[in-house]
Amino acid sequence: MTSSPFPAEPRIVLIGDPRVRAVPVRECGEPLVDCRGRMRVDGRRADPAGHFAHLRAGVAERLERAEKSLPDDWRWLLVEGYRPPALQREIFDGYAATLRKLDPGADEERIRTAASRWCAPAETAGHVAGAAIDLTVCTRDGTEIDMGSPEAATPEESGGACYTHAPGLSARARENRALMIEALSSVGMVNYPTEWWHWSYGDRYWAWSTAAPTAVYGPVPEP
Ligand SMILES: C[C@@H](N)C(=O)N[C@H](C)C(=O)O
Repeated sequence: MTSSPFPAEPRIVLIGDPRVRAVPVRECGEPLVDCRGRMRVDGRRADPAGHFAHLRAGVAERLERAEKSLPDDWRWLLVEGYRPPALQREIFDGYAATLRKLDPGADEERIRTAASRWCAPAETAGHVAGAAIDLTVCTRDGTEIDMGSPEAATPEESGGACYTHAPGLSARARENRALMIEALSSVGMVNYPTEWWHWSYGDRYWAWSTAAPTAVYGPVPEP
């Protein structure tokens, strides 16, 4: 048997897992709201329509509450919220193609599983539901806080440091992640453990993680 260049972490349930896909959605109909003007929004993945800055109203409100429990000088830096389904598919397919080149002998099942360490298949993606946010933290003057890897770095690019509880992080980065985790967990949000910056509320991954009977936010077609 050949060893995989994409080692599995057996304690982590991936976002493409059949158990996550099987979670039913009871859509609550809450609107997407624009977070610009409410919180700091970073333009690095901005799209012309401004979809990236939108989140379900209840998620935006949770982030505002969580921000109050950060250290005094810290602010959220929102990078990407709502993502139209077509964009989600494009990102997933692009990453899967990268992994195929790294492991040309891998079967499609292995590639899909490995890809879902860093990108969700559109069916279960929290971003497509406006329920997930990629975010980091900066000081009031806009300086980004050290989180131990760049936001959105893949497992390959970051040598695994993107995993929220990765071994080998500096004490400072571990502490900074702990403060982020405490603030976001206190408002009921859940983290995707392969990405320290990815948090959600109300989507299928949230429902799976919290044993909620249903997700409350399902996919939203591009407005
Ligand atoms: C692509 C990456 N930044 C991301 O958003 N990953 C999560 C898991 C997703 O695609 O929902």
